[in-house]
Parts: sequence; structure tokens; C-alpha cells
Amino acid sequence: MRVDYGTRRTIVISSPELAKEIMMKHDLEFSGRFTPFVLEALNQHEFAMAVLPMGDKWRQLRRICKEHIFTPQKVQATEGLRQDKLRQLRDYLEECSNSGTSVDIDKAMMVTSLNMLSNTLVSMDFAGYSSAANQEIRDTIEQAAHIGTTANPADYLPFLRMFDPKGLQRRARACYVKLLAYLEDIVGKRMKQQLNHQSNDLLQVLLDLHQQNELTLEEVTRLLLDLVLDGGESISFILLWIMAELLRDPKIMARVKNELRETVGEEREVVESDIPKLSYLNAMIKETFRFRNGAPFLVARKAEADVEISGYTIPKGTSVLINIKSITRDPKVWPNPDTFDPERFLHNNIDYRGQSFELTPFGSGRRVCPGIPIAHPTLHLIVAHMVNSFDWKLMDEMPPNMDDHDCGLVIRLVNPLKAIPIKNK
Ligand code: HEM
Repeated sequence: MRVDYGTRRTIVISSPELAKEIMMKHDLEFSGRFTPFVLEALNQHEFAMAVLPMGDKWRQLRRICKEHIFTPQKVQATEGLRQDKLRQLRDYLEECSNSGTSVDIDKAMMVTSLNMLSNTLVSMDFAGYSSAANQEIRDTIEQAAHIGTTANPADYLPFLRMFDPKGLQRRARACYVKLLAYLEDIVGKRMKQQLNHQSNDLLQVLLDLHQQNELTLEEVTRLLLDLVLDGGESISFILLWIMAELLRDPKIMARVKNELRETVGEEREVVESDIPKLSYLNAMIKETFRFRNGAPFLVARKAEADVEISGYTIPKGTSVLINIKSITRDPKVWPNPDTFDPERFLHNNIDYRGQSFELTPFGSGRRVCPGIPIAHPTLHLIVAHMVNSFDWKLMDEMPPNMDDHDCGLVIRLVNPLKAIPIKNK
């Protein structure tokens, strides 16, 4: 399909074969995010990875992420930081269980996954469960994610840019300035402590690279900002859908629980080395990515020159959108695509890490999400913990309302998902 928006031409790709050609063979540059003009306006964010074309700076940051930050060894070394956060989640859920209070699953998932990420990165909590906790940073990250996925008329009608019609540029700038100042402060304090204290987190890795003149301090902070912005909300987003699917279908919930009982038992906590043994849980998470992936499109690409794919020419300057939602709901690709069925993943090797073009929630090719080594264990650990340690009773005993609504460029649950945890006897 080809759509002309005045001077901007957009093509939407909806087949795994063509998506593979775009992401692997042609490896088109990002054209910014869906709202490139919001981000272009932000000098503060000018060399963040997600808005960078494939220039030298992007290549350097990408290499650093791959070789130094998100290596299996480095991520494994931070497991203790994530386990601590699981314990905090357990304490919070136990409190709710003892008092019979319902848990707002969205908030609980956001606090847990954000703190797991922030502790992996900088050994600090960015949010708290209690209503008295300071939620300023969490709220700012949520706001930035919301702005980044809000459709901006100025992306398609560039002359509107100077009017900032929805106030997106102004609001985005305020979020970035706040987050950048917060991270600068963390980096500054750590530099002072460094003299007598080494940490086990990824900031330490970045500061070691700074010592070796691989990164300036400014680059360290901006790389952190990019990781916080890109990773901050995305894990909790899919966690909410996973929990909604589990609460909606007691049979699937029971099967996940049985697998956990057989593999882990009730006496100990789930640890990351359990994950490869939890094949049904893994299938359930993959199926949620297939069925409920919140963002229909990957980051927009741009043809820098005319590109030939499968006999078609994509003219220079065209924006290319890969519609992963239509691929994952295509009956030619997936039998019974409108049925939620984790079983379908038990008998094949389809994975979500960028090798199977039927399922690419993290993208693929050189611009595949670098956060997968953190997102993968975090998702499994949190869900396994929620299911293995507690039974769940929905607030009004009714299956959750799974209606979603299009909120800009992502799809969210209409009603908050609330349930009471009941501690295992
Ligand atoms: C469930 C969780 C996550 C999902 C579904 C997700 C998804 C994505 C997607 C679709 C892209 C664009 C890839 C493309 O269009 O080909 C991306 C890029 C990115 N993600 Fe993630 N992500 C997740 C978690 C994370 C985490 C935890 C981090 C950081 C620790 C992170 C950091 C990034 C960065 C920095 C980019 C930009 C890469 C570039 O510019 O080349 N993501 N992610």
C-alpha cells in the first residue's frame, strides 16, 4: 500500500518476507520515531541512539551496547540487583494479600520492571509501591513514553511544526530536561564515590569506558537517558497484557502454575537459570507478544535512495513502516490468528529475538532492540513470581475487560486491571 501525505510518502509493509528484506538486506535507517519532529527539536537528545541515523556516533554507541553493556556476562552479573526487586514485589504483594487490598496490576508492573531496569543500570529505585513514595521520575518516563507514541500531525504536515499543535515538543522537552538533569546528578555523584567504591551495575561499565577514553561523561549520561526512555515503559506494557491474559483464562494460569511447581517448587524463589526450563511460560509470553503487541509498527525507516524489494521500487525519501500487528494477525502466516493459544509455540522454534520475521516485537537486523538481554529475563522473572507465589482473585469476579483502545500509536487496556493476591498456603 502507498500513501501520500503531501510531500511525505509512506509505505506500509505487512508481510514477513518483505519485512525481512527491509530489516536484513537493505537495513534502512530509522527516520526518527513516529514523531520525528518532536525529537528533532530536542538538542538535548540529539545523539541518542533511537534518533540517530547510522552515523559514526550511532555505530560507536551501538558497539558499546553490544560489546560492553548487554553481553550475557554483564547482564548475568546484575542478576542479584533484579532479585532484590523481586523480593520487594513479594513484600508488597504479601502486604496486599494480608490486608485483602487489590493490586493495580499496571502500576505494580511499572514499579517492578522500572526498578529492575534502573537498578541494573544505576543501582537505584526510580519508583515505589506506596502512594507516599516520590513517583516524579516514574511519571516523567510514562509521560515521555506517552508523548513519543502520540500521533503528531506535524510529522505529516511539516508546516505545522512551528505551531507545535498538540504541545508535544514543549512537553517532550520538559520531560527530557528533567530526566537528563536527574541522570547527570546520578553520574556526578557516582564519579565522586568512585574513588573508594566500585558498583556492580551498568553505569560502572560505562564509567570504566569513560576512564579508557571511549566515552565522554556527556555521552554516558545521554546513553543512560536513551536506555531509560526506551526500556522504561516497554516491559511493563507487555507485562500488563500477559497478566490480563492469565487472569482471563484460568486454564492457562493453571498450566503456567503447574509448570512452575514442577520446575521450581514453592519453597524457593524463581531464578534466571530456571527460565530455559519454563517452556510453557515462555510460549505464553511469546503468544502475548503475537496477540497483544501494543505497538502496531516498528520504528519508521527511511529510504535514503531508491530501494528495490521483490520487484517493487521504494522511491528515495519514502518512510517505511513495518506493520507487525498485521503480520501477527495474518491467517496466511498464523493458523487461527484471532485465538490466543500458547500451544502454537510449543512445537516450533519461532522466537521473538529478531530471527523469525513472523514475530518481531523487538525489531530485527542492525537496529534490533539492544535491551532484549534485560527484557527477556525481567519479563519471565516477574510473571513467574506473580504466578508461583500467589493465587489471584479478580476484583469483581468477572473476567477482565480485554477491550483495548488505540491511544495514539499504541494499544492499551480500557479499564485498569485490579486483582487481590492470595498467598499460597
Ligand atoms: C518488552 C520490552 C521491549 C520491547 C518490546 C522493545 C522493543 C523495541 C523495538 C521494536 C525497537 C525498535 C527496533 C526496530 O524498529 O527494528 C527498540 C529499540 C530500542 N530499544 Fe527496546 N524494547 C524493549 C525493552 C528495552 C529495554 C529494557 C531497553 C534498555 C535497557 C531497550 C532499549 C532500546 C534502545 C536503546 C533502542 C534503540 C536502538 C537503535 O536506535 O538502534 N529496549 N526496542
